[in-house]
Amino acid sequence: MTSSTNGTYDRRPLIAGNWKMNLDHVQGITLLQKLAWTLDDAKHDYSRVEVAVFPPFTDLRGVQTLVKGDDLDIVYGGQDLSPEDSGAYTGDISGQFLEKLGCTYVLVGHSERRTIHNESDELLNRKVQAAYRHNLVPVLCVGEGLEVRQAGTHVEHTLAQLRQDVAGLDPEQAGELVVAYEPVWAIGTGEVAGPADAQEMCAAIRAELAALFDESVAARVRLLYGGSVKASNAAAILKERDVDGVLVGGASLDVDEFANIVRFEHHLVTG
Ligand SMILES: O=C[C@H](O)COP(=O)(O)O
Repeated sequence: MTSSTNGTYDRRPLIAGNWKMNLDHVQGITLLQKLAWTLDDAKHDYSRVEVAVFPPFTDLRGVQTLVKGDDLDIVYGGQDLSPEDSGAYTGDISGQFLEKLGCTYVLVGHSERRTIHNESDELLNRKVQAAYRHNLVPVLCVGEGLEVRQAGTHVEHTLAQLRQDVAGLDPEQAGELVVAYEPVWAIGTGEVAGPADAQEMCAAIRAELAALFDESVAARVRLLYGGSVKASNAAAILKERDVDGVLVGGASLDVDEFANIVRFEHHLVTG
């Protein structure tokens, strides 16, 4: 499979479901339990393809209990974190709380945080640093809006976000990073960037990481595509050389659809 290896480093594909502000803690547990059963029935090999979910904060304790209790291989993360560790920050969630809840990952800079909450790259850089302080792997989201895409400056725009958001990381930290390219015009719209668009940007991100850090860092970082991913288009996107996974919004709320995305290798063989 082209997306899982570059010859030296094995980049295990990551299929991540971002539930956004959907599913209360009861619904979240029900969906996760069904997902685990569906993948078990399909004999999913988690060592080949990693599966992560990003539930709302209020679901995380239940998710932790289920994952631990049933010894699931599914991992999970928060949808955001505070740049601070503790204090008078009403409504914010510290990375140390996410770590305590067993989170592996945390989303940083999702376009809905950048646009609805006006999060700046300076703030996102502090959130990336906070994630590492608490042993969380940041899934850093970058990408352009429609106007930028139409102006043809999408690569430059996205790399500028990346540079600011990862400033100050050491190579070891940078090598663990996951970067999700999410063209804002393709999120929740049904519009999907083509596999070639996803590859163009992921290759540019990898080259930028090589320039900022070194080739071995760039070769280790997993790059995801996000934006209207479904079972019907996932395999073609994941076949691209520099695309190592997908960040799925809407389709992650449908167990069968999401399980079919997780099993994209099967579609590559049979589809
Ligand atoms: O985090 C996920 C992305 O925003 C994509 O969402 P979507 O699959 O609903 O377009």
